[in-house]
Amino acid sequence: MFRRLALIGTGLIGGSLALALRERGEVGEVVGYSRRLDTRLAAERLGLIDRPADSISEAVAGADIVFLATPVKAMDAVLGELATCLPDDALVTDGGSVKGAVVERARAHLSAAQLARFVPGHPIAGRERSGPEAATAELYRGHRVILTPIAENRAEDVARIEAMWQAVGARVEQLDVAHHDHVLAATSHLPHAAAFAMVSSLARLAERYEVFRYAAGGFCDFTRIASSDPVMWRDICLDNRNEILAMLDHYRAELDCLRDMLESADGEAIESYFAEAKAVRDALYPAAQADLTSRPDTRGA
Ligand SMILES: NC(=O)C1=CN([C@@H]2O[C@H](COP(=O)(O)OP(=O)(O)OC[C@H]3O[C@@H](n4cnc5c(N)ncnc54)[C@H](O)[C@@H]3O)[C@@H](O)[C@H]2O)C=CC1
Ligand SMILES: O=C(O)C(=O)Cc1ccc(O)cc1
Repeated sequence: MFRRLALIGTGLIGGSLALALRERGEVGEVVGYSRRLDTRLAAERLGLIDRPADSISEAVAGADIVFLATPVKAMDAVLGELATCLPDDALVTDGGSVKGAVVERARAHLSAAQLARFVPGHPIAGRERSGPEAATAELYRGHRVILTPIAENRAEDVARIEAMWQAVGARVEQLDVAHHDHVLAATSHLPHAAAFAMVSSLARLAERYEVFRYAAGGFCDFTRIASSDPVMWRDICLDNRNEILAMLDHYRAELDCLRDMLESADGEAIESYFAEAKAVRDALYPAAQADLTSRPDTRGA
């Protein structure tokens, strides 16, 4: 499918794509660049890449596909550098969790011809661990990948990126850039923000050791994602700030509503509030995920 993949960011998301494409024989060679030398060397040692490069220009030389898998704010400098060295025939895509800000960065740095060959994307697959050691060839199997093509893209380039993700077992869909950021603020960014806040609130309790000692499964389910990478999530929060602020306000209103019911010890209201939430989750979540047949109801995204 591709002659040479240039991976910019050789951590969980980039490393997993490289591993999966290599395992399936979909790419001839993978060259990886990450900011830190030890990450590049770890990626080589773990078999994610064939060889490390010492710069972005070295990584992309001779590449026909470039995958950007750094935290979203780092893509500013990466795209700036890429504009000076991208081969004419190379396609570029990314795995960033926010799309509006990444597209803005691409528009700011790339020439018109380069921009046309940049197809933004976002795999809805990942975990709370990061770095090359966390990469697996199966990460994307049975998961959705959202592409957010821009007006400048050619249909055949979008189709090639779609085929790349399908080759690693993903189900590809398309959303408008702004709509992606609106929906993902609800489904991914709010839960992560809430998990970080929940753990922070418990960590400030005097009895915090006991809280963690006697934690039940529900605590783990709700807070696993608070172990996610702080730099990555700082960038996501800042890049999708307005959408996340709106979702936080919406969520806070529900917490206030629950608090009022509890304060007035209104058992009937609490029960019907919980029953409504349970009914919605029981019905909607499995139905909305039914096309992803390999996915059980509960596990990491
Ligand atoms: N972790 C997750 O579950 C998911 C993450 N994403 C997105 O994928 C992207 C990568 O995330 P992960 O792979 O989890 O992170 P990671 O921390 O595992 O890997 C990021 C890599 O980027 C490198 N890097 C950082 N700044 C750089 C720079 N200026 N130039 C070159 N390399 C640089 C780091 O050295 C590291 O190797 C992020 O944009 C994130 O929002 C998308 C879906 C899921
Ligand atoms: O660890 C989890 O459960 C996740 O939700 C991973 C994740 C993190 C960021 C994304 O943009 C998409 C998926």
